[in-house]
Amino acid sequence: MLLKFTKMHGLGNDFVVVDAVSRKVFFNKQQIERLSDRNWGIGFDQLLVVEPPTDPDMDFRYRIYNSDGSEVEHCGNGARCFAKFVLDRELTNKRIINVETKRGSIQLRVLDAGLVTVDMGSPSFEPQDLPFTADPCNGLYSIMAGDTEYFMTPVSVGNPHAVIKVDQLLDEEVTRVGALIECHERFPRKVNVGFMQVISPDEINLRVYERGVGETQACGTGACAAVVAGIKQGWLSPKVTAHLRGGDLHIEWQGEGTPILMTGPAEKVFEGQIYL
Ligand SMILES: N[C@H](CCC[C@H](N)C(=O)O)C(=O)O
Repeated sequence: MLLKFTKMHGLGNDFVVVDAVSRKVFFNKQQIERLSDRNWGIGFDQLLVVEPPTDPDMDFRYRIYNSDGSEVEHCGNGARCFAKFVLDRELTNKRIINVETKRGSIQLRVLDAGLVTVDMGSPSFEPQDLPFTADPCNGLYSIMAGDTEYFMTPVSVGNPHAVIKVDQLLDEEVTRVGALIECHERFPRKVNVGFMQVISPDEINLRVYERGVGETQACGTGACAAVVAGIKQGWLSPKVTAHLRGGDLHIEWQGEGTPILMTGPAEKVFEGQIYL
């Protein structure tokens, strides 16, 4: 089967996007792993499959697969690329797009200058929503990574995140500790691990070791998780600029029960086709 795709990225977090509205397409785990391989396939962090909605009130459904083939609930950078994709392909002419995802519905607002604001839904700090098992100590959770104890804030943004506040962002720590916590026994469905350096109440540096991928150039849900964790812990203000390796995201959260708003770019790199 000849598969047509579009290669895109949000701040260097890269995607292969497939139109399954015009023609149904299904992928098995082995196909996704092969396509994601940067030597043997196309190469991507996530595969995004755009489908017709199952809910008549929605415009589309889109499914998200990590490079290891696991299907996940939410992808912030992917949502912005999804919006650009459906407009570029004239699958819609709406600038406010309602989308079904595995975590529920999200709303995308396409702005000028190639920016998209995503209503990411409300976060949850309840461990059972990640899921995560542990006893808190004053709102932080201790976890051992190797022989070192880390204190983190577990946050669900529809997908699970563990946010660790650090004084410095060190390559070795992100890689080693990220891998250890991603697969820690206390996270039965694994977890995305964010390393957050607070510069000021409205500015952070952030690196994310993503579940099912490894460290990426940027993570939209990770930026949302880090900001809401920082606000909950009293370190951050309601509007924050998150500096990721690939660029900046603007995150806003007004507190419990309100949605997180994320604004950032989406770019198309090339179109291609490949035999599955
Ligand atoms: N690795 C994530 C999914 C992609 C998230 C990230 N690419 C984003 O922009 O939010 C997970 O397993 O939950």
